[in-house]
Formats: sequence, C-alpha cells, structure tokens
Amino acid sequence: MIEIKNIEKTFGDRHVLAGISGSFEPGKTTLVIGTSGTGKSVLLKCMIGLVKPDKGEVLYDGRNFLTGDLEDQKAIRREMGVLFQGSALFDSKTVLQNVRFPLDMLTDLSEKEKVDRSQECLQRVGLGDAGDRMPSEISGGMKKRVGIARAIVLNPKYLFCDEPNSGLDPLTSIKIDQLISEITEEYQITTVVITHDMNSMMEIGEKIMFLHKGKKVWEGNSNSLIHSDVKELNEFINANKLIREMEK
Ligand SMILES: Nc1ncnc2c1ncn2[C@@H]1O[C@H](COP(=O)(O)OP(=O)(O)OP(=O)(O)O)[C@@H](O)[C@H]1O
Repeated sequence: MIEIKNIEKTFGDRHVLAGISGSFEPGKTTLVIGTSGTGKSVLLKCMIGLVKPDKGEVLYDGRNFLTGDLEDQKAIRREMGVLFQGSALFDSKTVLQNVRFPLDMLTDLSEKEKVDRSQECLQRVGLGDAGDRMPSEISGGMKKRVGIARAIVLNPKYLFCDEPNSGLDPLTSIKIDQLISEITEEYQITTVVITHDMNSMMEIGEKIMFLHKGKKVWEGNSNSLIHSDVKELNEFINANKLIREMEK
C-alpha cells in the first residue's frame, strides 16, 4: 500500500500540487487522470523520488520515503518498477538486453539467472521469441510490452506507468491496459497509471483519482465516473468524448 499525504510542490510562482492525499492498494491499478498541465506527472515524480515535494509524506507500506531511514529509501527504490512514456528503450541493446538491464545494474545474479529471469518476463508479456530483436525492428505496442517486462524484472511491489498508451492505436492500448491490470493482480503489485485515455478509464478504472489545478477533486471508479456531479470532471469527460468522436 502506498499512502500520500498532503503533497505540495511549487515551481517558481506556480503552485503545481496544492496538497494531494490518497492511497493506492496492492493488487489494484489506480488511474490518475486530469487535463494537461494539472500536475499528474509531477505527482508521479514526487512519488518515485525524481522531484522533491515542498511538503507532505509518501509512505510505502508505512515506510517514509522522503524522510525515512536511508536503507529503507534504498529498499523502496529497489521495489519500484517504472514504465516511462515512450517506453525509453536503449536503441543499441536487444530486447532481452533491455529487459535484463535492471538486473545488471542492481543484482549480482549469475549470467544464467539473469537470462532466465529476463526471458521469463518476456514470456509473460507475450514476447518470448523476440529477445534477439532490436527495438527499431518492433512495433510501438511491442516496445511497451518490453518496457513492462523491464519494469517487472526485479519483481516490484510498486509499479508506475506514465501514459502507457501514448502513441498506440485503441486496440493495442486496450491490450496494454489489460496486461498491466493482469500483472498487477497476478503479482499483487500496487500500480499507479497516469492516463488521458477514456478507454482505459472505462476498461481498468477500478479506482480513479481526478486531479484539477493541483488538487484531487474526485475519486471513484469507472461506474461512478459518468454519474459524477463535479463540474470539472464532467467537462474533462465531455472533452474526451469529443476527441474520441473526432478520431472515429
Ligand atoms: N521541473 C519543472 N520546472 C518547472 N515547472 C515544471 C517542472 N515540471 C513540471 N512543471 C510544470 O508543472 C505543471 C504540471 O506539469 P505536469 O507535467 O505534472 O502536468 P501533467 O498533468 O502531467 O500534464 P500532461 O498530461 O500534459 O503530461 C506544468 O505547468 C509544468 O510546466
């Protein structure tokens, strides 16, 4: 379980996060949604330690990530998997080498153990026979799968995905969403996904947080999403519906 308490962040005179609290449960995918520039990525960066919040707490199963013991902080980092926007694969490495990279950096497993574990993760994301291919030779959806395999290779307790559907067609997006959701349940990972994607919200929206102007103004699931009486959320949903209509 991850808990965030009253997270605030200001850049210059811009109050980007104005006190956000919430909790993220194991085995569940929590979606963080909101219009562009509303602070979703900054919140995620605060949670994974890439940005230091001005105020607030981030607790990983009760361990304070910002002010806690250094050993705890290191252990928490080791327990995180991150799927970055655009997959962020190394172009000069093969698919398998990309997946094993965290094992090379952070473990002293034997060569065979590293290959076996990387291969196992590739298998899990449906790319068991793509290990020798180069990133330039595979599709956008496959790159995301490789990114997911790399994010889970260290067996994380916490998984963070920033816009996992960016650049994908709707069908591939749904498959990637389903994969993230299945893996989350299967390994009981606490997963946080930032998304704009209305399909994702309907498909895997068991828990959704809506941010507006640096605040969490609504929380619920995909069923309650469409019946909310929060004006900003309704505007966001209608704008998304419009975009979907235009894309058809
Ligand atoms: N390092 C930084 N320095 C200054 N301003 C920043 C920095 N990082 C983010 N911001 C600002 O914080 C605000 C929120 O940005 P953020 O990337 O979190 O938005 P977002 O909700 O993720 O948007 P999008 O959906 O477009 O990715 C933006 O106005 C952005 O310009």
